[in-house]
Amino acid sequence: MNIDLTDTTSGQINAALVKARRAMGSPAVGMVLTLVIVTDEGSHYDALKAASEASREHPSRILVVVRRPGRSPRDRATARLDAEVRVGGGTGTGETVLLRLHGELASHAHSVVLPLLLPDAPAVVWWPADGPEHPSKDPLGVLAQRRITDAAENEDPVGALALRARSYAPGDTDLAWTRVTLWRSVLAAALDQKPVRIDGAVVEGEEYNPSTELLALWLARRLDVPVERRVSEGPGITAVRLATGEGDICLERGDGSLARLVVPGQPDRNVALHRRGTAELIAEELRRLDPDETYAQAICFGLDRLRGRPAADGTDGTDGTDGTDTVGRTEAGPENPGAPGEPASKVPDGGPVDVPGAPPPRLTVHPDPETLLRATAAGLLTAVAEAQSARGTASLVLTGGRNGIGLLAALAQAPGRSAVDWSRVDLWWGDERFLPDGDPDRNHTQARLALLDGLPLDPARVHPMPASGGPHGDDAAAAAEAYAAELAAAAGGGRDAPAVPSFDVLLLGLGPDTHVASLFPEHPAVREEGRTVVGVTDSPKPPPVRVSLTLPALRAARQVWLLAAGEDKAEAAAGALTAEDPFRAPATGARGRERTLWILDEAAASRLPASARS
Ligand SMILES: O=C1O[C@H](COP(=O)(O)O)[C@@H](O)[C@H](O)[C@H]1O
Repeated sequence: MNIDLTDTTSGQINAALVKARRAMGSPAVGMVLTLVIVTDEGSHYDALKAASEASREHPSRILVVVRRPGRSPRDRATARLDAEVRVGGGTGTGETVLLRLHGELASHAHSVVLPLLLPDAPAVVWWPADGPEHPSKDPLGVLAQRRITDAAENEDPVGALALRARSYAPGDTDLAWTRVTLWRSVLAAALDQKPVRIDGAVVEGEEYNPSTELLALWLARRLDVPVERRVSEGPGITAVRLATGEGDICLERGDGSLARLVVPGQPDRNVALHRRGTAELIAEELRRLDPDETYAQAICFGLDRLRGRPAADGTDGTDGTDGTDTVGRTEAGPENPGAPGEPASKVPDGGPVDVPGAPPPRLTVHPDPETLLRATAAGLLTAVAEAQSARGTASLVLTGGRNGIGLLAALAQAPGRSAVDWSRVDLWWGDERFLPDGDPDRNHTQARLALLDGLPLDPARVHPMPASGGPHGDDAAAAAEAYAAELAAAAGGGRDAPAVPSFDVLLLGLGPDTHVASLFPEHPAVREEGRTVVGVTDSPKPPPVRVSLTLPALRAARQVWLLAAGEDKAEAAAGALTAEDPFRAPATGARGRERTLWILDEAAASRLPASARS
């Protein structure tokens, strides 16, 4: 539904949002954040399109701020606010408000935006083109937990990095850095597999490409070696070469899509390393709202070196005569703060629903989401290594969502990830958004990007749920049946064999409505006892068609780890941890045979009854 308001106020816009929600019959959608986009008339369409796509993963209120100060003194002296309110339709479950601030009002955007922020939800500000000099001091920036700029869109992209370094404050990030994530994860995994001394590195990429600079800075800091920056034709970053005594480790991408990884003594491998669109980058940024220490270290480390770099003045992009620029050797301290120690475990009072044979859940509360993910990643590596030493292999069930994918990203950075033999890990999924293969909203696609593409997995052991448009077409029930058959075959396949393997660790994210996997409150799928996998065709959270393991399948796991971080999960955590009926609160029915761990951060634990935390 669209409502156009001319010469309006923030109060009238809020009223229009409520009216539109009612008209759509969806007054209480669980929106997780407010995304404020500061843009101009010419660019707002693309930015909004990318944000709307990203908000399918993170249902958001999107506020687009277009400033129109006016040219003539008369225009500049007037102040007027026009707004277009859109709910539903192309905005998915989210809502969008396009704000046009005319005249004097253009310099008071914060006073218009503040009353429109979702209460009790984080806010993110994104400047798709010209970010302010000090994002954290900008009047809109101060309203946000996270501030996203894009050096690549600046007239002097490398100079913009120097500016970002000078004004850095926790919560700042830049899409030039987000574009480097996949390179970093593939390189980190290669370095883990081949723990050799690196003597030097070369990073090759297009001229004036800030992502290439950031990758060079990250390597220089991480490896403590001189890093040479070479200019290539692009597109973007084209190669990284790490010199070792046994030959170079090379990651080369000529076409902006498929890369070749060469590690001495190992067979060459093709790695999917495509240049991602803005929607994917924004979705990645919205996944983590805590300060990005690694970005801070990389950008601040390079300040001096960046100063020596040419601006967009037609010079060759180097400080030498051979097309190269050496970034340098780090003075910095430890690269990794290391995994935090085992946090205190607590047992809730009594526990919720009784699942025969399953011990009651144990509760662990971490101070913040970053610590939660880092500690859980460390714990998961230990659990996998233990399973491998006990049984030779380990099986994990992955989940999607903010924490499910955040955990995989944390694993990609975890110092102990080489302790695991990844070729002996079986990967399954607890649920999937039933979309075409490679769709950015699929849990499988996101898992690949966050971690899996950088791991030496055995492809025969990776079991994504079927995608739509494949052999089962659009039939989610048939896809579920096929996955159930795959699980049964892996469990032995005989008549007396169990219906699903005995998963070592099954991961779940707690939805704000207490859903886990794609089992939503009061949905018949929660009551399913006979089947291990079901198709869900009317999911209240988009996309509507999904495939999910059922509660009996989840309960086949030795351990169930359920993650929840953030204030928007507080009510669900309190409700589900003390609930008695899984039909109303599915999370309460997800229990491991040996152990069920509820892993929360302080915000998610903030509404637990005192008895649960004592
Ligand atoms: O849609 C889904 O949501 C749950 C919870 O995700 P979160 O972002 O609220 O943590 C997730 O675990 C599931 O895999 C996913 O499909």
